[in-house]
Amino acid sequence: MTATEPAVGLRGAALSYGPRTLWDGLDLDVAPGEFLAVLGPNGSGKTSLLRVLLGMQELTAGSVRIAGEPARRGNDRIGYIPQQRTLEGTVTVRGSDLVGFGLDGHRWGVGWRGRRERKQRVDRALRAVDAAEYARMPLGLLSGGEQQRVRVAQALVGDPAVLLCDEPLLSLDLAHQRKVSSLIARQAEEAGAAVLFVTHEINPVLPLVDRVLYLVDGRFRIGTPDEVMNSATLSELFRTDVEVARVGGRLVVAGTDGAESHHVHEVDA
Ligand SMILES: Nc1ncnc2c1ncn2[C@@H]1O[C@H](COP(=O)(O)OP(=O)(O)OP(=O)(O)O)[C@@H](O)[C@H]1O
Repeated sequence: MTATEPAVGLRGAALSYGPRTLWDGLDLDVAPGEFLAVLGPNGSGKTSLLRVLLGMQELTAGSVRIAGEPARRGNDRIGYIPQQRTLEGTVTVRGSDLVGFGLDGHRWGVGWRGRRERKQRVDRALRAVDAAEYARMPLGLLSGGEQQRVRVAQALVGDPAVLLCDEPLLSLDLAHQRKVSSLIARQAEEAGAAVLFVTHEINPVLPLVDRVLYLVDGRFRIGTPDEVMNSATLSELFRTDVEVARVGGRLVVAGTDGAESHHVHEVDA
């Protein structure tokens, strides 16, 4: 990747499932170090966008590049925090194993020195999310939020150039929401990662957000939070009257007929 190359580049990108178009004509460059919030109602195609970047889903039209190369599966430049799904109690993979998968494809697995360095990195990543004690525990025995912290460690352990986060704060308590948000922000600010952060609730990360991609029913808007998160733009996007107010530095969105009711459900009160 050169200095001028975007970390993520979509050109004329479209994704349809059968007759249903999730989005079309999407041109988006995400620069190294940029934090992009991806918003939109259920089913608007936010997770599908991340799957395209992961090389798990083909575009219907257009192109996608990651750090200057076509998107492909198993790209070790990408860290991915998937949408939370609680693992069954029968899952016996240990915390340190799951985090170690985040380094697969890297050179740390080779030789005793590599193995020692690999273990150090895994331990450091687990400590960063207060999950050191889960290193040897079967993941199925951990709570949803504890599992989530291990997934965050997995996504960050490989020092990714692109960090894809699918509702990463969902099951975390307030202290861990803050911790995980700041780890993600640090990966952007200090390591220059491009962050795509899918969320139903922008407020906990609003201070970190450079731009917003808002998807609604095949339409979308891209811009700074002020450019997108205002009554005129969201009313046009939702094709109904939407009121956006700033209250004490927080955004309150009303009038999207329940589709976006999450905006008034404050998780970071
Ligand atoms: N492989 C597939 N084949 C057909 N339809 C699919 C496929 N994957 C996703 N969809 C549909 O595409 C739509 C968008 O799904 P996606 O998971 O991207 O939405 P989302 O914006 O992430 O939603 P949510 O907020 O509920 O997580 C959904 O209606 C889903 O059923």
